[in-house]
Amino acid sequence: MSWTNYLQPLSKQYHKHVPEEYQKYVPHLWILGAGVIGIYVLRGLISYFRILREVRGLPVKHAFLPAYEQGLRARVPHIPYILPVKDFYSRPEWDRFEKPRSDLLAYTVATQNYAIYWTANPYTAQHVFTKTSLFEKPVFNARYQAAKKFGHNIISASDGDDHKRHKSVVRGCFGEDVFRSAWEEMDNTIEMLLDEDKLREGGIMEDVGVTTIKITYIVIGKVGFGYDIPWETPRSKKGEKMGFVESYEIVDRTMLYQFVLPLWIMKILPTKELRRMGDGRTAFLAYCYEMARGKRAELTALKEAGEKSKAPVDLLGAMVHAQLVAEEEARVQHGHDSVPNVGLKEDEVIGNMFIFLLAGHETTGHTLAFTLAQLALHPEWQEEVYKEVKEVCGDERPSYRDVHRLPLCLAVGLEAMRLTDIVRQLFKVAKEDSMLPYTTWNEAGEVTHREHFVKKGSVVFIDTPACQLNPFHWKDANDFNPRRHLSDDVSRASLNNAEVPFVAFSMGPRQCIGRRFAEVEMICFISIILSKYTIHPVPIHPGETKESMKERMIGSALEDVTMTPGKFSVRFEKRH
Ligand code: HEM
Repeated sequence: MSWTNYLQPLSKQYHKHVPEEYQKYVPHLWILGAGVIGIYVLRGLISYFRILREVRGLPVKHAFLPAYEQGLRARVPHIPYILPVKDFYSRPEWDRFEKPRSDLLAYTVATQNYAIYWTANPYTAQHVFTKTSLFEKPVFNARYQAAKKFGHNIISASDGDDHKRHKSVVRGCFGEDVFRSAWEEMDNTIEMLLDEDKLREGGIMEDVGVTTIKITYIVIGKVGFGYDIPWETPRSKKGEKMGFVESYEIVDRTMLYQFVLPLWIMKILPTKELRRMGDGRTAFLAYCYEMARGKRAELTALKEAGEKSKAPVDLLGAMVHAQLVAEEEARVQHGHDSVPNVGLKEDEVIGNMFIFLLAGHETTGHTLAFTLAQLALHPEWQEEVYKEVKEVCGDERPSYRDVHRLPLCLAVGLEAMRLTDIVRQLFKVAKEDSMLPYTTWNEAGEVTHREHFVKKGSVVFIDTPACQLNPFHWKDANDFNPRRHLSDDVSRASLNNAEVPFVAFSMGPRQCIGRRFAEVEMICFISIILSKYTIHPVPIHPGETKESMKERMIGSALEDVTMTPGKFSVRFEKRH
């Protein structure tokens, strides 16, 4: 009897509808199907055992599905071995490294055919960020692809030539004039805040996180696009053309939907509010193109009239200007008249503007909220900052000329970021096999430096919050001590007494290009507010302890696109 005969009963049972003359082939199809599945499972198993071998020697956790996506991991239930989110995410963040006594952890995920590593060592992070021959940004990842929705941009650009091309133009946006403009707009927006929130004579700032986002959103609106953004967004009536400010507000408010939904889906969505997302996007893009073309025409006309064009002080203008400069330089270099194919295409200019909106205000807004929370909980640091501002500015209002002379104001913002990291999950892919440095320690806290062999194709996650709270590198890591960011400070703690890499803005060629912009906003906000007011927590019941307030104001923050503060208020008290 042929071996396929054994399968005949199966075929008869399940394939009654197959014509009689083909019935004899059915067993072969069963075998083919089972073979394909078998090969798939076998390949999976071989790859799984290969990964197990690769991660040997490290504390390892196993998962069936990837349970690490930022924003999701804080929200979905922990299902052991299937979706073990708690293995990938702990609060306090250092805990998951503390228990296995290693600042490098390994993960196997059954549905992914590469090893995954997670580091909480700021020096390993620095190594991964800066060794560009060994590690690269995984721009194929969904989050970077989604960021292309409004045009290819610096964040979605691949390492190397593509990124250099974007950076050569985007860099031109962050000059001294733009920083000065960022300061001035922040200063104006503080005035707006004091009037609109009725804080001028002191009072309660409700829902701090929402308010600080509004502040930085207004600043980036003016410095980014040259628009005066009012405190309350004007709404167009039915049939009226939507204004820039309204479209800008809609795109900003619905950012996650903008990322995941194509325009045609938005247009057919069943509710009016959802359809407005699509209208907002269409209008916003149309305004951006109109503005970019207008700027280009204006700057070209100036040049043709023989007037020396100065870089504009808004980011869009500065980017168009930088693009024209890149084209001019290429013309000089290549000696021909046609517009050379250099710098950015028009849709890439718009894509980068969208990125400034995306990356440029939520991050800074949330940082300011956590800064206000820390200051309210640490009045002694408010006095230190006040002393610094008085020494530098006397009775004058702090201004951009003081920006380099207020280091403690900046340090306060950086320390709030260190304790509540904002962009929490950065990762790179290994381009080559290499050794990854890490440390382990024993019960007595004695440290051993080690290296782990990492294969090409592995993914290394930088756990930025855990790096910033690593007690082997930051002395009294959980204490709020802004002075540790000052170069002359002796309380800075590291294993080798050197400056600890600060990873909150990333490092290396892909580090945050808007860092100084954000820092200028922070220095301006902190110096002006603290020179006029003292900040106080608002207890939710009489006698609420400091610990409870800290938990409510800082511990309640939730991961979203960035670390988002929970709802809390602070009280402004006017200084006399
Ligand atoms: C506290 C505020 C901020 C924080 C914590 C922050 C953090 C970061 C981080 C961690 C990255 C690396 C992202 C990655 O590799 O996936 C990044 C990149 C970037 N940031 Fe920021 N950022 C801040 C403010 C800003 C501002 C104000 C702007 C612009 C106005 C900006 C523009 C950008 C851009 C364009 C990149 C991409 C750089 C590149 O790939 O070359 N950021 N930022």
